[in-house]
Amino acid sequence: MQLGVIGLGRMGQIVVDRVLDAGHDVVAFDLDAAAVATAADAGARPAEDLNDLTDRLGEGKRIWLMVPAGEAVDATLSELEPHLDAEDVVVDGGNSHFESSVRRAESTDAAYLDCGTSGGPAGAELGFSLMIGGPEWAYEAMTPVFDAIATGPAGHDRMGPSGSGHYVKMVHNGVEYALMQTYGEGFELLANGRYDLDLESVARTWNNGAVIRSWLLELCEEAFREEGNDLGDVADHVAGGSTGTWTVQEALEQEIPVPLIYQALAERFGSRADDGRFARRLANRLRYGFGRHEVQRRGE
Ligand SMILES: NC(=O)C1=CN([C@@H]2O[C@H](COP(=O)(O)OP(=O)(O)OC[C@H]3O[C@@H](n4cnc5c(N)ncnc54)[C@H](O)[C@@H]3O)[C@@H](O)[C@H]2O)C=CC1
Ligand SMILES: O=C(CO)[C@H](O)[C@H](O)COP(=O)(O)O
Repeated sequence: MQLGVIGLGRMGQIVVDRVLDAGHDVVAFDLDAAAVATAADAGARPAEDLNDLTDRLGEGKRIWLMVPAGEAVDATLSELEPHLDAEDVVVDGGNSHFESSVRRAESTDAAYLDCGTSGGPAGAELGFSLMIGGPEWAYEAMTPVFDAIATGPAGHDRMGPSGSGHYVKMVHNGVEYALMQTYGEGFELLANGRYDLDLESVARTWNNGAVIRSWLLELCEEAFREEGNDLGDVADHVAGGSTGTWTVQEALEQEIPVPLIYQALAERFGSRADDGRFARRLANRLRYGFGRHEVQRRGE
C-alpha cells in the first residue's frame, strides 16, 4: 500500500518508520523541510507540498495526518479537499476534539477516520494503541496500515461512527491525568514520610508484580533514575491540559461524576502557582516520558 503522511514530528516520524518497515510506500510532507529530509532518509518519498503529495498518491489515496490538533488539521484538509473524492481515505491520528472530527467527516468528500493514538515515543518499537472512528469500509481498507502502526492486529479497533475514536482517546487522556496524579501523590507521601526511601527502588519493586504496576509507573522509575530521588531541578509546572478539560466538559454534559479526573485537571492548573509540590514535579517529568513534552526546569 502507498500512504501519504502529513506531519512528521515526534509521532509522524514513528508512523513513517513503522509503515516503511512493514513494506509499504510512504510519501511524506511537513512544513518543516528538515522533518521531510529525515523521513526521506528513512526511505519515504519526499513531497514538496500538498499538491505534490496528492499527485504522487494517484487514485484511491490513503492519507495520514499527524499535525497538531486544531487549525493545522483544518488548514491541511482545506488544501487537500480539491484533490479528494469518495474513494479516498483520510485518517487524523492526532488529538483532535471528537466534535471537530465529526464536522470534518461531514464536510469532506473522502472517507474520514478519527484515530486516537496512544503509546508515545515507546510506540516506535512497540507500536501504538489505535482507537478508530468512522466508516467501516474505510477502516477495513486501512487495516494493513493500522496493523503496521499499532502493536499488531489487537492494537487497533473500530470504536464506532465518526467521532468515536477521538472520543475514546479523550477519555483515555482523562484517565492518564488521574493515574499520573495518584502516582504523584503516593510518591509525594513517600518522599516526605517516615522513612528515607529510594524511590527508584520503590517504583522498580512495584513494577515487578505489584497490583499497581503500569507503563506510567515504569516512567516514574525512569524519572527517579535519570533525575534523582528528589527529581533534581524538575519544576512543579505541568503543561498541557486541553484533553483533560474536554473530558471533564463532556462528563459535566453527560452528568457523569468524574471527581478524580476533575481533581487531577485542577491540580494541573494549580501547578501553575509554582508551589514546589512533588506530585506536580513528577507529573511534569512523566509528560516527557510518555510524550516527549518539554520538561519545565526550575529557574527557566
Ligand atoms: N507526543 C505524543 O506522545 C502524542 C501526540 N499525539 C498527537 O499527535 C499529533 C502530533 O503530535 P506530535 O508528533 O507530538 O507533534 P510535533 O509537534 O512533534 O509534530 C507536529 C509536526 O507537524 C508539522 N506541522 C504543523 N502544521 C503543519 C501543517 N499545516 N502541514 C504540515 N505539517 C505541519 C510540524 O512542523 C511538526 O513537524 C498532535 O495532535 C498530538 O496531540 C497523540 C498521542 C501522543
Ligand atoms: O495524548 C497524549 C498522551 O496520551 C499526548 O502526550 C498529549 O499531549 C497529552 O495530553 P496533555 O498535553 O494535556 O498532557
